[in-house]
Amino acid sequence: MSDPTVIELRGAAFGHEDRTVVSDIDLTVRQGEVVAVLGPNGAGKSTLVKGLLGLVELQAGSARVLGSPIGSRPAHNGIGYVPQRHTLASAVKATAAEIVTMGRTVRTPWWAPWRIRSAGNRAIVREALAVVGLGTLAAHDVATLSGGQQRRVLIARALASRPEVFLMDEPTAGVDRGHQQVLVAVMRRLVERGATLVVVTHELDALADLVTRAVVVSGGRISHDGPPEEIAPHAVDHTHHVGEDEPPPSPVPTTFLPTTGGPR
Ligand SMILES: Nc1ncnc2c1ncn2[C@@H]1O[C@H](COP(=O)(O)OP(=O)(O)OP(=O)(O)O)[C@@H](O)[C@H]1O
Repeated sequence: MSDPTVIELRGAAFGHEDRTVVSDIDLTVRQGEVVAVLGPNGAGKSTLVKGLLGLVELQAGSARVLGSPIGSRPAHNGIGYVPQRHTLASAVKATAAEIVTMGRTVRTPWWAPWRIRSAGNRAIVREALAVVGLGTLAAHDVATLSGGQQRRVLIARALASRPEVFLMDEPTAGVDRGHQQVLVAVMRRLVERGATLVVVTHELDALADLVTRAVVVSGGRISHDGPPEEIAPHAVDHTHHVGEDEPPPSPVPTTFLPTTGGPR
């Protein structure tokens, strides 16, 4: 790649209808970086990632991915997206292999849709499922898989599209420690092959060896941007328990507390 800039946001604001969620975002991500996006619940991390996909409105500034405006076909086709929630996987009647095959849509000419089931694509789908440890579950209905398995199906779908950039929204959430290590190994291999990773996470520890840069989103702005070890411990702590636009939780009423020996 001659220009190593993969993502370029200048004064960008993203939001929904008349509500701006994140603003004044200046962010340049270069090829091969592994950027962790941290911040409390509701800070705007997912909105920022969806903004990069063109799924959320760009309300101010400029935003380019792989040299093209966000939402354009070259920008969109170069991104492998792992969404935060797996509603699609649980709502759709499809096998794991069928979901992963959807990742090949962007590599299939519109005038030859039948090619999505070519022998080459079937091999890519098999490989992607094997890489995330789901080779034996390819023919299983996704609705019958566990939450962590469905998450890995969505990661396999992103792998199958062979993108230059991965946007992963909490890829390790709900995934057991052993499979988290498998995913981290997969992510490391992707970076070695030249991919760029932007990963929203509340579990920086799981990705600590991989992350080259940490961006903290707080109050709808980027409040920190630098090497992960430079992120002040209080800033990372903050990401774990302080809600952004919610009141603090109320004390648990005593009626919710277990009684010792009495009626329940
Ligand atoms: N489709 C939508 N329409 C309107 N507001 C939305 C929509 N999606 C998210 N929001 C709001 O945008 C704000 C930021 O949400 P977002 O999901 O980006 O936060 P987050 O940092 O990813 O949180 P979490 O850590 O809980 O996943 C929240 O107040 C949320 O209610």
